[in-house]
Amino acid sequence: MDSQALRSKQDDAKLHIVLFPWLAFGHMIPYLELAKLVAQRGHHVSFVSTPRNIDRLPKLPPNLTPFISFVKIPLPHVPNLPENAEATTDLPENKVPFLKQAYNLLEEGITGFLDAAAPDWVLHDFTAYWLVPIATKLGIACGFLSIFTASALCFFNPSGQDHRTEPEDFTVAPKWVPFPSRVAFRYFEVVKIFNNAIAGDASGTSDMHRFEACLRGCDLLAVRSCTELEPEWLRLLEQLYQKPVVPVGQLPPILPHGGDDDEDETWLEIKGWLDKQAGGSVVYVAFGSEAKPNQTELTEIALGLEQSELPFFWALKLKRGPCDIEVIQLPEGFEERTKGRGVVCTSWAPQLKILSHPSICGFLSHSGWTSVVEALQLERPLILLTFLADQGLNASFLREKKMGCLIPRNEEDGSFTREAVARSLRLVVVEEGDKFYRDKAKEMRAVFGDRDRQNQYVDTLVSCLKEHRRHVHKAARAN
Ligand SMILES: C[C@@H]1O[C@H](OP(=O)(O)OP(=O)(O)OC[C@H]2O[C@@H](n3ccc(=O)[nH]c3=O)[C@H](O)[C@@H]2O)[C@H](O)[C@H](O)[C@H]1O
Repeated sequence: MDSQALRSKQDDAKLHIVLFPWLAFGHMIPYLELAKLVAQRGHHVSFVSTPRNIDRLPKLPPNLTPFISFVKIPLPHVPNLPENAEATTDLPENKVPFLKQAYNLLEEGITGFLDAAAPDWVLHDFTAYWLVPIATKLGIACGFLSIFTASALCFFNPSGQDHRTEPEDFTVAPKWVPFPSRVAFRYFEVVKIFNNAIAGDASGTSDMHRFEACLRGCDLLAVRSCTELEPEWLRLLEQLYQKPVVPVGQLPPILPHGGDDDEDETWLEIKGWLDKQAGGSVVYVAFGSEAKPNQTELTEIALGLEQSELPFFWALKLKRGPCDIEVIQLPEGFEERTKGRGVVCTSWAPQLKILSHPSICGFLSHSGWTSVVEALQLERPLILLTFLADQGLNASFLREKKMGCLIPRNEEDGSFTREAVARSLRLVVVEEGDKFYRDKAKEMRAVFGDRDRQNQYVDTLVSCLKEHRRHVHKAARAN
């Protein structure tokens, strides 16, 4: 077979790609969206996680099951990790470092799988910074699939010698950002995450180190982003790390359609209440799969919702797993006083179906990027209240792009008032004078909800993965 024929045969050969997300639903859900898009193109995907996480993922469309294999690797137990805790949603924030310790012990299981499966690529998350040398030794190309924005990734240190040592250093744009930007944490946001994310956590390392090791070690950086939203940050990322940076699109989930309602009792009950509300009248309130307000925050949010006099549906996390002993409760009489106008759901809420309902007029969100994507593909304007992780960077980016209204807070301690909550909600969803956020949300649907554009991003990613595979095969033949 001549080289031309061999090359076209290789090009047509389908890829086998392993996806290995961090143990958080805000990561696993977008990874699964990419798995579906790659599978739609006939390529095979092995989605690796722990048994309970895989069992809790949304069901696949039947036509994709031949292309996506779920690989369950039992999570090794480590001291202080609560029983059955396999995702960040299952345990209090202060125990997440033990989940990261256990995640590191998945190394043996995934190495064995990669050695046996010999895939073309493994695309991993920021927590698997230790995977690069293993994949390289096995001759498997390794990519960092970031569900964080390019603007958030640029915040990390390309040189590895971080001059930033104090929380204040993280409240301004880093010196390597050559254009004017206010993408940075607020002081209270840095203080909340400083130990785990920057100084180092119980697992012996810090998220900052994990990110920088991935950014420097990977063969290719695939970013859940798009040039329509942050071209300047994607270009900067490529300059900083001198490697291919491939935006994969925002990975908006396929929106539910009528037939999805039949068997889901929880959704049918929620839908029954939403159907009774006026169109475009209800504020959806949710802070992701991890964030849980403290008692003071919970009280101010609740009384702010009450003062706003707006209908609301609140997906409220009262506990992060069975071992969470920090009790928080709604203010005395709140549910009675708001009965009929508001609902509080303390179990897992079908967020995408709720956001898709025509009664929803806005989203009070924590700025978790997966929720941001889901809201903006549906033109839901954003009111933002951050809690942890990269949410502060996301919120400052959204403010800079005028895509979200941040509830005013004390910069030092992050405190806010019920009046500020009520005022921000009414400003965004009611005030005629300020349709700005509603108009912006309509404009952003074109960026976040354009499926043709999303498909183009995935086609480009697949071409890059094939191109790199050709180089690896050529190198292997040369040896
Ligand atoms: C990416 C990163 O990972 C984390 O994700 P987290 O779960 O907090 O929030 P989302 O990214 O919105 O992801 C949450 C995902 O869970 C879904 N969901 C959540 C709760 C519920 O009751 N029902 C649902 O369907 C929601 O629809 C979304 O798909 C951190 O925030 C981080 O800041 C964020 O940028």
